Amino acid sequence: MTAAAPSAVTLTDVSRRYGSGSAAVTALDGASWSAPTGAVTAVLGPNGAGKTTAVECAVGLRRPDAGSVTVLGVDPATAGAEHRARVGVMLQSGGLPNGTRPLRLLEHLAHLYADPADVGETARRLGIHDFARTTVRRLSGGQKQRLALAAALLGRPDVLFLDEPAAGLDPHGRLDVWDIVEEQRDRGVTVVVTTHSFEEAERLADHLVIMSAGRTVAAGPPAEVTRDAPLENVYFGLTRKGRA
Ligand SMILES: Nc1ncnc2c1ncn2[C@@H]1O[C@H](COP(=O)(O)OP(=O)(O)OP(=O)(O)O)[C@@H](O)[C@H]1O
Repeated sequence: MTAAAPSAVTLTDVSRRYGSGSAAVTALDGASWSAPTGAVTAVLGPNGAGKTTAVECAVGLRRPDAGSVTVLGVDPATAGAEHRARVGVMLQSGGLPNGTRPLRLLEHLAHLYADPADVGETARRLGIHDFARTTVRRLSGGQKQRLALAAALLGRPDVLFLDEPAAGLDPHGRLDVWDIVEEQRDRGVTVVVTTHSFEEAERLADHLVIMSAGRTVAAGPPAEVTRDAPLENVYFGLTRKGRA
């Protein structure tokens, strides 16, 4: 048996609610999972399971109400700029400034890092030159996603969080994303990908996490989680009863 790889990302008993009183929503309800260093971890779970909230806690955008999160050995909520430069993030909400053009934005972002990835090459890998003259406001959903992924890669991160990076992309775009995830992993980057795609999880994941209703219902190497059953079946078996 090989020793388990150390974890670059660890969530321990993390709880997080939104709102208060009768309107409160429990997004994370004691979730625990980790992402092994230099591997791809796929986080699956139904809509509202808490995947995005977990990622937002891991990148320091939200603080847990209870429990702890560690990324590269530190608490992301209080970590400084040096830590943040080591973490790349692509969120579903994008957060791209509307008035700018793709290459100008990437060049601006690249200046924020001491040793950025090459802007032209990153843009080429993601087909961004095809829409380089269009302002962000006018980009299609898939084009915005490609740009957001490029932005996440620019700092040559050690840990990369990708929240549904291939959702809504055309088949070429999906393949580009998968190739990039595999390239990053081959470079030793720890990649955490949230997804609704069994195909994506099966293709990419060295480690699987299944969440349901704010909790972790399965985690481990794919073979351990599925025990040779189709991932789909395992997923439905674990998450169906968690649904309203
Ligand atoms: N900013 C917010 N304010 C209030 N409730 C929120 C907020 N963000 C998320 N929630 C709620 O928290 C729960 C978990 O949401 P989250 O986005 O983390 O789930 P998810 O697993 O990423 O879902 P999806 O697959 O739909 O992206 C949901 O019930 C959601 O409605």
